[in-house]
Amino acid sequence: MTKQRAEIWIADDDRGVRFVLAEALRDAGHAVREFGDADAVREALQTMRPALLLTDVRMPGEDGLSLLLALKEQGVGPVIVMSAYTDVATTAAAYRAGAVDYLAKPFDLDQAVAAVERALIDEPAVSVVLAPAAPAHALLGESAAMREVFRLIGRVAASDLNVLITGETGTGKELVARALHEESARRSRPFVALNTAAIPSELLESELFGHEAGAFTGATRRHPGRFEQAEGGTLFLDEIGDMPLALQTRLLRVLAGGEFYRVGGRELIRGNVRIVAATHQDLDQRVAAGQFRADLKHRLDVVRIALPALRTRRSDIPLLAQHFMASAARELNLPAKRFSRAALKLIEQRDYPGNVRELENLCRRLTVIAPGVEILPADLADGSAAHTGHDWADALRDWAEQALAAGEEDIHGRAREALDRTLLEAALAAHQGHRQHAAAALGVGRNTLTRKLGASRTRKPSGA
Ligand SMILES: Nc1ncnc2c1ncn2[C@@H]1O[C@H](COP(=O)(O)OP(=O)(O)OP(=O)(O)O)[C@@H](O)[C@H]1O
Repeated sequence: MTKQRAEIWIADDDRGVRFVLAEALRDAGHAVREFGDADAVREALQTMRPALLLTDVRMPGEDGLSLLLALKEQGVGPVIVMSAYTDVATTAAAYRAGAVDYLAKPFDLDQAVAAVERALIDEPAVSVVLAPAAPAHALLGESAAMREVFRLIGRVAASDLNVLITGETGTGKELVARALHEESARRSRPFVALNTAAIPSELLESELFGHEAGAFTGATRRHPGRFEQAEGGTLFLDEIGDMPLALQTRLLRVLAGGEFYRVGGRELIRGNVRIVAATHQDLDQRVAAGQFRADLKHRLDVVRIALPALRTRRSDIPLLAQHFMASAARELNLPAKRFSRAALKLIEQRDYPGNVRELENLCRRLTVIAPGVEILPADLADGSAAHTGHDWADALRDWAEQALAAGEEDIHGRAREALDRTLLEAALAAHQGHRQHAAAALGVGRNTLTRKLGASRTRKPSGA
């Protein structure tokens, strides 16, 4: 008796998706059957079993999630979930329930075929997707790079593996750490965050491991450290790259043995804490430079999630900006504003050294200062001046602090002169020395410009 070769089933209401996927799988030598909805799958299940099911999540009638629950009861598997909804909650729920893979639509056909073949070889247990819960962390993004991040979060959240999150400042490292926690079985236990760089190194040890009363001057009472506070949950160690070497050694011992003492304590404490660490630094480089222990890095860097800078995924900007405008309005109790098309184009072109946090702050600022309900390109010019102003204000503050400390005179006069001169020079340069245009561009009268120019010229030699 020849055994009939088991088929791969595709359930999707989108005929186009079914068609191209089925073609690709047939080209790769598989037998394929297509279904337009869950009912058709259920009916077929009464007489046969697939080698594997690829299912969409949202379909008319019964959705893919509830279909999967039914399949679990019948012991059918493996199942690969395909969805355009790539939020962390859905992805994580799929993996948590045992889905063998999650294909974010639109997907690459080669990738889909590879996923099917992997799943067939592994022959894993039945996979199921539960209905997605509302995500508390609200990580947004539609770019391919962020979809990959969501997939990775979903895949590792349920495990107890240590995760190292890398990425520039403001790329969402803490949000990812929270998502890992929320999507894990530890979610009902505490999520405790500690910014290693923000705490003086002499306090860091007791902050992490706690201390007994009298352990050091000022320690009047026993104090539980973050490790104890996070018991059963997740400890997020931010800016791990800045941790002093001595403490790295201590942390390594705790991670290796799962036990620690409070500062000044004798009682050995056993902890069950998942560590998620983050850094904006190149940890490999710090290891090479002898500033970070290689063995600690290996312990922390079991799974690495690298967050892309916002300027490398500009397609996420409109989505994030609209979200931040809405939340800023709610938070500040102001009417919601929206971007004109031209303004949206402009904000997509910016570079955002501060990444998502910078975009979020820009949206808050615009909610407060933009005059109309619609944000226009001119409003962004203001926003950007206010923003870049922040950088030179910092430099100015440094300068003023030094001048004040040195007891210098006429600090205000000299600063004003430098300010006027810089603006004038920049404006004249931008307008080929045309005074009237330069004055208009600066928003001052021509007379004011001439006067300042004169003052600046005459005072310049003595000031320099
Ligand atoms: N993908 C995202 N979707 C929605 N909000 C985001 C996203 N990424 C970052 N944010 C928001 O941007 C801000 C900065 O994020 P977060 O604090 O997680 O960054 P970080 O990488 O930990 O920064 P730092 O390295 O400076 O500590 C937060 O308000 C966060 O909510």
